[in-house]
Amino acid sequence: MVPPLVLDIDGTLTDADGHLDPRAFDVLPSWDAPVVLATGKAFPYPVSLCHYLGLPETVVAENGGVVLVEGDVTFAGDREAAQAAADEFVARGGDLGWGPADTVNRWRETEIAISLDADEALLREVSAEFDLEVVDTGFAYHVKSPGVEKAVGLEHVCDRLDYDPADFVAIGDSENDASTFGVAGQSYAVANADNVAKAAADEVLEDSYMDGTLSVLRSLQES
Ligand SMILES: O=C(O)COP(=O)(O)O
Ligand SMILES: [Mg+2]
Repeated sequence: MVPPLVLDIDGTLTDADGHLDPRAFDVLPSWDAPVVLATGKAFPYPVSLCHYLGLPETVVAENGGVVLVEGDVTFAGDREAAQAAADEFVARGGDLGWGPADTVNRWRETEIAISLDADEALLREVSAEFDLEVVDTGFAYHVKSPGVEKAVGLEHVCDRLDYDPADFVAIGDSENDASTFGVAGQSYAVANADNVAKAAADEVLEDSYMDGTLSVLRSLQES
């Protein structure tokens, strides 16, 4: 019996550019236990990925801000405060960095994401004035409400699916995965992970990106 999984997306199921590794399709659709996609991406992204993988839509999006399980959506986090902080950041000369269409934030409901090209010091200064925190995922800065975490979302999923977070194997790559690593029964940081994720994980993998993730999934299938 394979264990349930809680998987980060960017840096964990992707390559360094954030492109999905097609080997996800070799292993996840037939995984014989719940698979929770837990990501900093806006809600539609993990929902789409579940759809195209043929998995039930069990999703923790926006770093825990949006949770979808068994057809019910719940929200946490103050999008208006994050928007106000982003507006103030722009008013002081900052640039969110996504261009006019801003598909990164267009459907984002509980926080705001900003390009890594942005002025980090200014962003942190403004966010602190709004009592918000900045999380660096290695793919974007996220301005979010404190206390909104992937692990809180996973706990909600577990309540609904009648699992315990300790039943789960977690794999991730950045500081927004540390909370999940703290509640999962077994946690792995891929080799490309940041220092926060590496310190929080039970094990740091030898391989990066999907090579690392697949090494765990294959060994779980064999055990
Ligand atoms: O959206 C991001 O910045 C990172 O997303 P991730 O949590 O799937 O790595
Ligand atoms: Mg990641």
